[in-house]
Amino acid sequence: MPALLPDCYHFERVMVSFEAARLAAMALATPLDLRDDVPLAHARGRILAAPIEAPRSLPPFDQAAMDGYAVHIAGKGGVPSVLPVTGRTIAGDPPGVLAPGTAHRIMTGAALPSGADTVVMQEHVTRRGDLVQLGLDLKPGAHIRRAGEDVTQGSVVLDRGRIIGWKEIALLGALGIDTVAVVRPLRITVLTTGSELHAAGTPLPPGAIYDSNGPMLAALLAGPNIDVVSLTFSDDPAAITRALQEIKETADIVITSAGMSVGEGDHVRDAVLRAGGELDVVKVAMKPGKPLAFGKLGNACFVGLPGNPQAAAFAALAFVRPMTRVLLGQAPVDRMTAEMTFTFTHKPDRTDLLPVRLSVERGRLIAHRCGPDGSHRIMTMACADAIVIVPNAQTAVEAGAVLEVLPFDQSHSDA
Ligand SMILES: Nc1nc2c(c(=O)[nH]1)N[C@H]1C(S)=C(S)[C@@H](COP(=O)(O)OP(=O)(O)OC[C@H]3O[C@@H](n4cnc5c(N)ncnc54)[C@H](O)[C@@H]3O)O[C@H]1N2
Ligand code: MOO
Repeated sequence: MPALLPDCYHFERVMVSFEAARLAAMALATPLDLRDDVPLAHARGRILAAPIEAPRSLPPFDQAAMDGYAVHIAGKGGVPSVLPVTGRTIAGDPPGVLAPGTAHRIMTGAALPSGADTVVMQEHVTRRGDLVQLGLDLKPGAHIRRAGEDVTQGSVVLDRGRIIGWKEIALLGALGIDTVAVVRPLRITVLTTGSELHAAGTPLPPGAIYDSNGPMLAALLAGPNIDVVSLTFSDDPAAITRALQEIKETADIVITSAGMSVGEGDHVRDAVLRAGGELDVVKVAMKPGKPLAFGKLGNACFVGLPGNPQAAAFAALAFVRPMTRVLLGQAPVDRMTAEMTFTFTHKPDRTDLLPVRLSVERGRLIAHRCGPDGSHRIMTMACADAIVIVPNAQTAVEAGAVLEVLPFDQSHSDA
């Protein structure tokens, strides 16, 4: 989609479909490919910037899986049932040697002595002084963890793009890796605009409101791989333009909230153009969130969100979250669907995003409508945990219809 030029700019006429806007948002984002080296202790939640090849095998050596006695029984048609105990290895000792015709005391995790091929559990023997009497049903090769049976040296154990969680930390720790190359955190600057906005904790003059979009967007987007800086400006075009000029030098994504509509205090799209940016999308056929813009501001991606809280949040979920995944080099999240429990009709040629509560019933994901309607309503949003996307082609939704849902939290896949 070519960038719109300022001199052919008709904000009120240029409207794209929700799906076209989704594609345009993704096309704006290209993977950052910048990395940091972090100690393993600080790697939780970060994204691997390069695949990990095992520097050693796991287990690193043949070892006992049980406390007992190491013996050699292969090819002998059985061993004498009573053997002298001639050696002892506990976990951490260097590997010993099994003297022929003897048993070697061994503990779980200890290196198998050379010459041994079986570990007999101590519960299955009778110990008398320096002699041990073995039971009858000996299983050759039993109770040995073989070197490399879990991980082979040189194999790729974790792919690039993997989020490092507790199990990845276990694997890296076992391999002795203390520093990992991870993707550099994404830098998002959220600029809330509006002369009515005041910060929580400060006195509120008549006609003013507290800024909830700033804290909301920071909380919605920030994570182990995303740093968010929040700023607030009144509806002052020159100040917003100057701020955008500065922010574009340091941010990977610049997000504005409000000032996107046609009111006299709505200056954000003009400010983006004056700050040297270009806009690919200026209006989307969706509700809420119609006054929405995307484009480039220097090297940064620009997203102009509408001011109404539901419109800002839902557009951030639908467009900004997927963009952050592309920038961080992560695969897109598979689209999820749920079964509707309500009926709904809307205007043709418009996509609706509805707040819903999800539940799992008899193994199926079910979406329950949350209300009352109104993109200014924060309480309705607070009662929901997902949005359902009612596509423009579907003017009437019947109960039982299966539609795409975007959960507010994606803990299994979040960057
Ligand atoms: N004549 C028209 N008026 C409006 C249209 C339209 O097409 N024609 N669109 C409506 C829709 S839809 C939306 S959404 C809003 C979007 O407006 P803006 O992006 O210009 O935002 P504002 O007008 O500045 O604010 C809208 C609303 O949101 C509140 N707000 C703004 N910032 C915050 C914040 N940080 N925290 C909490 N609440 C915020 C603001 O006070 C307003 O109530 O325009 C409609 N109007
Ligand atoms: O985005 Mo506005 O809030 O569609 O209603």
